[in-house]
Amino acid sequence: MTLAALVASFAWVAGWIRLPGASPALSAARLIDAFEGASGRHPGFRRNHAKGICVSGYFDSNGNGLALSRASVFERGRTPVVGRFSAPGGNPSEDDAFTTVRSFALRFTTSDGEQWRTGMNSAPVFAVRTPEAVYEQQEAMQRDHRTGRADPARLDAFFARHPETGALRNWLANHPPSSAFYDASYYSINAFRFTNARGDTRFVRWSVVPETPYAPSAARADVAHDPDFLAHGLRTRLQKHPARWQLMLTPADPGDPVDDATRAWPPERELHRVDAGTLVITRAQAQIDGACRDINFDPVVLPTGISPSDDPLLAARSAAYAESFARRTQEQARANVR
Ligand code: HEM
Repeated sequence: MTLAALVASFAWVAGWIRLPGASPALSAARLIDAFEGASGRHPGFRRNHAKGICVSGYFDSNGNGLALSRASVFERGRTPVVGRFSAPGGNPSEDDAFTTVRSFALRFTTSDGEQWRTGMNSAPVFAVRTPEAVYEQQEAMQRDHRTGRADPARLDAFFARHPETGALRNWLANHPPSSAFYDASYYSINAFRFTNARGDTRFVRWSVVPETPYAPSAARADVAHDPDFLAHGLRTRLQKHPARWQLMLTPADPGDPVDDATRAWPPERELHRVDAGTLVITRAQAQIDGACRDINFDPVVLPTGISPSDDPLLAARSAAYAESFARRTQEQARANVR
């Protein structure tokens, strides 16, 4: 991570920077308050993606990624990973049948001490382009104190004000949720700047593509009666075999949007994607005491050779995850001294 990006994200966390166009100043604390308003407060849990399961394994790099980035994780060899599968939303007891998106966070730690942290979703685009719109969306999802539910009319009005949300909604309408955590593809969505050893720079979005063929969740018999079928399915699968994905790096062409997470790149870009190696997940652990619990999968913690793009979501994600991390770890600490 560059020093400038680090300083900018810390400044944003502290609420020192007024976001362009946001009035009054949108701070990480206000954003996280809005997430709490939409999902209720669940002390000790992540304020978004609250329900999840820790995993670990390794990445076997084949060396091809070095064409795009000089990051040591792309040198041929093995790097350990700690990760977490989850679903968006702040309710840690949500029934898996109600979740349409799956998520996968990873932390790669190379032997030279560098880290690459990423949080990916199973849809290739995000609902909105800016942190202000994320805030507005959470406001539209605030629960009514009497009914305990959001008002669908407020959400419809939000969608009408934000036609860019149509890309994600269309994608979801045409791609039923996967039957498992291990048969989904996951996407970085945000673009990042990759620099190789020659100093060549390209913008890249990455994805992980599963070895297990995708099947829709409707194909599973246990979905209807097991609200935790995703975690249970993963544990059962890992008792038999590890789960594998290929890590794909897709470079942008000049003119492709690299600061707008609502816009996909043309499908032809996938013809030039680089297969950087195999991600293997071998073990799952409950999040209450697993290795992922105290990790903040901050997407701007990046190794030398990868840096953030100008996508406005990235600095906001970094700041909001830090605020969520601070709240949940303080609550855990208080619970432990009681
Ligand atoms: C401004 C936009 C966003 C905000 C405010 C936001 C907010 C959050 C928060 C508060 C958390 C919990 C962090 C923690 O306590 O550790 C979280 C987790 C997560 N977010 Fe976001 N998010 C945003 C955009 C995105 C995007 C674009 C993606 C997909 C590329 C994404 C994927 C994830 C994933 C996978 C996790 C779970 C990480 C884990 O397992 O710890 N988020 N998000």
